Amino acid sequence: MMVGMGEMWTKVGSIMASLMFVYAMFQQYFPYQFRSYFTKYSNKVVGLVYPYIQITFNEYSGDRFKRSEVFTAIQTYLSANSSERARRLKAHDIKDSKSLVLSLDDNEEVTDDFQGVKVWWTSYKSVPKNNTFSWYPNSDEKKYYRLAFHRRHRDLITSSYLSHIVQEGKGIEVKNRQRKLYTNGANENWYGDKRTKWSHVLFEHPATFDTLAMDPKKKKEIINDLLKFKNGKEYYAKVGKAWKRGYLLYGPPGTGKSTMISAMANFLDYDVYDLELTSVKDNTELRKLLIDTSNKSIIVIEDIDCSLDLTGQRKKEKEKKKGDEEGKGPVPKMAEELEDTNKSKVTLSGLLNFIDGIWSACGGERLIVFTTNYVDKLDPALIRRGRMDKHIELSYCCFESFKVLARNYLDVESHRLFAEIEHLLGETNMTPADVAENIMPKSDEEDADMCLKNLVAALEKAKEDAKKKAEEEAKLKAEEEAKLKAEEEEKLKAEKEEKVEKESETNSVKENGKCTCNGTSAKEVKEN
Ligand SMILES: Nc1ncnc2c1ncn2[C@@H]1O[C@H](COP(=O)(O)OP(=O)(O)OP(=O)(O)O)[C@@H](O)[C@H]1O
Repeated sequence: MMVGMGEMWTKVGSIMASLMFVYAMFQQYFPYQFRSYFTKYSNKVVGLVYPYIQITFNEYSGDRFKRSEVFTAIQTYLSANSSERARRLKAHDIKDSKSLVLSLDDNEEVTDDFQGVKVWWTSYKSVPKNNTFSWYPNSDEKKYYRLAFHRRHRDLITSSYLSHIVQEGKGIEVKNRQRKLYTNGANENWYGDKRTKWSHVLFEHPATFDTLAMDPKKKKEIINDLLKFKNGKEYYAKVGKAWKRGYLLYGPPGTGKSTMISAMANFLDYDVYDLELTSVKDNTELRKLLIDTSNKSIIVIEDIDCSLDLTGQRKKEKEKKKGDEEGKGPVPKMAEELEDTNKSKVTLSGLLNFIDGIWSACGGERLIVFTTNYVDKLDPALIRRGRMDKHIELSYCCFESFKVLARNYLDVESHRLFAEIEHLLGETNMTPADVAENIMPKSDEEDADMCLKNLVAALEKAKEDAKKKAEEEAKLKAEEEAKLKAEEEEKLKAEKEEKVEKESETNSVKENGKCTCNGTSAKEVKEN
């Protein structure tokens, strides 16, 4: 028996070797055109006797920049359902790195059952021949899944099985979803994939609307607005608007603009794309970045006034026009401006297109958020309603905001010092960031009472400082005004003197004139 098996394996081995030899000769010596004909007709012949149908699902199909959602859903579905049967698996960590998911390794096959029908799934990865070894995935790699099934089940598979997998896969994705924080500002693309300029880390900011310190009425209004947006798919379709909304957050530094974005992302369960405009080469790259963002996301441009000299560009254009009109040519650029232009060629119109041009509708459910400390510096075109639909001012800490911070940091709902703090907050400007810093216990010995006393002291000091500053400013202003007044008086005096001098000169000329009319000068008249 053992001898029989041995012989059989030897025969199988030699058949395989002969087939491989024939295949190698075929690859080497058959001209390319013949080879494609051969493949085509051999597939037809095989089709007559081979009753299986194959469907391929590429990772990137059609759109070179966008990963196929079907591919991702299949990957998730197979990871969840078929990984027990596969022999070669890949492990990934999910949900705070606390659990692992297993997925099919490359070039591995598994089977699946659907309503008693058996199908085969194989994962493939094709690497280009000139690929150099690297630990990172190559952008030219092609990954795909191939599904094979008997042709008599064609209808069942194409009509029911495929939609079943996509639905299941998407359901599991939602359950396992880890939100991500993307940036285009990283020097190196962490995953070495040239298809996208975005790199990401897990988004784990803990801010929520509960912990955000702001006027409760304003907060409620924002929450309602976000909810309306999130559930507004049909509404946006009905009114013929792209499913997106612009928010402008403005206010002094430390008033919670970034914190609010995190709270929004956590509330809506969206990814965050932190767009660093100064790293974007030009408008085309900006458009590519936009196309490459996913649905259910917040695209953030922080400190929009500093990101690009957008208002300046418009001003420069105006200046150029003015210069041209006056025949002087464009106004010369400052060195700083020239440097700016070298860094990024994104223009105001490029940015406006990004927000509401035709490309901005290439996906749905996106919030675009701008933040700025100086709302007056922005070009009105950039923030007009329709582009930035909701303008939210984040301001200095009010008493309501303080109560949220006291609850967050000290677990205190009321305290004897609250009245004093309310009074001081009414008189002094202090950002929530500073209030939070003052009431945060610095050691285990510091209790709520001590922390609140610290805040009272800080507020009193801030009040005193503000008073001194105001007095100094008033003094400076008075000095400036006095100086201006003195200068004005000096000027008036000088003008008066000049006038008197001119008048006396004119009079003397007149006198001279009178006397010279009969040929005798005034001097001569006097002498005579
Ligand atoms: N409204 C707020 N509610 C809760 N915490 C806040 C609030 N504002 C500020 N903070 C605290 O202060 C820190 C700084 O706030 P944040 O970065 O959100 O301010 P910002 O307005 O975005 O500032 P910048 O304009 O400098 O970027 C935060 O980490 C947070 O702890």
